Amino acid sequence: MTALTDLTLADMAAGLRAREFSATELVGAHVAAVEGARALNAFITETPEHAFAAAKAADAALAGGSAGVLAGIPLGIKDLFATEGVETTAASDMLRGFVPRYESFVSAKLLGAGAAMLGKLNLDQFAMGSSNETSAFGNVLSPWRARNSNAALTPGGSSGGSAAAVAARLVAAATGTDTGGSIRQPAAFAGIAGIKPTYGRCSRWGIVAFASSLDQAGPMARTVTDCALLLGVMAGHDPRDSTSLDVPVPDYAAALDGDLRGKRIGIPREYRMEGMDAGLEALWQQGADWARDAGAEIVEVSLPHTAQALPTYYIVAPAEASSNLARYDGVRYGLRVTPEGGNLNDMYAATRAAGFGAEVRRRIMIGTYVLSAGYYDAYYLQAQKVRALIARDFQNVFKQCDLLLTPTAPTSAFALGSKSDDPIAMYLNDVFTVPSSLAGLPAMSVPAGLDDNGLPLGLQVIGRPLDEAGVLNAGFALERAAGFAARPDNWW
Ligand SMILES: NC(=O)C[C@H](N)C(=O)O
Repeated sequence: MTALTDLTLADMAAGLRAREFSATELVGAHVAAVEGARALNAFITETPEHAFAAAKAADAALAGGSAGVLAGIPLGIKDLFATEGVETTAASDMLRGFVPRYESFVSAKLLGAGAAMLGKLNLDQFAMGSSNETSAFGNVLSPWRARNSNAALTPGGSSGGSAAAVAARLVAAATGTDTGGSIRQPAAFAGIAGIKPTYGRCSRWGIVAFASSLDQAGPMARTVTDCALLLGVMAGHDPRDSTSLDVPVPDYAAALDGDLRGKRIGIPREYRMEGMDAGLEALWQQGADWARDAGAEIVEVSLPHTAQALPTYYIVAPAEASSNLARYDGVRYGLRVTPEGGNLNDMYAATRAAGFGAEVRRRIMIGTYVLSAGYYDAYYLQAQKVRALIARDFQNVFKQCDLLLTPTAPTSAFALGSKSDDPIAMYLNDVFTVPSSLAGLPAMSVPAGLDDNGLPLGLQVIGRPLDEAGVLNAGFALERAAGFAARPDNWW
């Protein structure tokens, strides 16, 4: 029999309803898996007592026929979502010990549907990073190892704990957030699926803010169907987030059939970057062939401002971060450092110097610089204009096609430490993910194959605003054709 931890979320839900196992058994198997995999450092806080309490409630609800969609499903929550009564750190010393008195909209929806929270997952500090190495709680290890080397690999970031926990089967699925690729790049590195919905689809209420015009929550799971099930629960209007969209949420999972007839899928020429790994380029082509086999028409398209997306993102995101992170002043949240004999300003400075990690400080400085008088016009305003051009590129392209297909990240998972001293090399991870972030579009990563060293590679599908259903269905078709069955070894 398949181990309980190997089941997909959809199969767990079906097995629970068929009384093949109880929610308490299901949660117990996952709690044991979490304990056995602490070497991965995927969790910042484990909450087995919460999970078992939810399992007990789920078993009662299942017996009484009143169970929610996610009753008894073991989930991990990225430690950027405020969870009532459970420490929420954003992986920063600044918030160490912060226990929110409220639950984020998204985690409240998941828990309200019966999910069992196993704990809070590690991430890059304040979601700034692509490797999980900026966490104040130590890096996460990828559960994958390359065939040709024993080097420890990063799980990607910033939702690296989420990706590692899902890939290592410690949870059925996890929440992620994505500002410039934080769901999609780690999903690609870990051989799992993840979707960043349209900006506004999921409420940001109760999510620690990084760059408010870009931040979006989304699900990460081992299959596209599981992502669809979760997104259906996470999405929805919330008046407490002024950018939350008041539009109906379709039944994403029910609509999945992998039939792409009548769909035109664009291959953006500018994403074919110089020096792209031959294996990745071949997989991209393969993905186009799979989509064609599923009935789609493939067309070559152009997004002329693609090359400007990365520099634009790395102005806009730090600018917003510098503003959002001004609230960590030692007065209201978490850490407070009071130098002896110092005044209020000394307290601010000492707190912020001690509480923020190096990458966060870098972004605050860049953000403050590009917003400062004299530089605002040259950098921030200019970046906003270029952002509008990038969004216009997508509007034009979606007159010629319904969806876009690209690689998710330029490489497979890289070795720990190999890019941590080189911010530009780290930022380059986001080259294929930031354009759709800047345009606010839904985009997902689907595990599509392995590179020469046996490491996962993902393909990205980008859609029109609010067309998560179309993105998921194309992802479903690719997933089915790819038949991705590789899994990380239990080497940790
Ligand atoms: N937050 C994200 O989406 C990750 C991105 N690499 C960043 O550091 O900004």
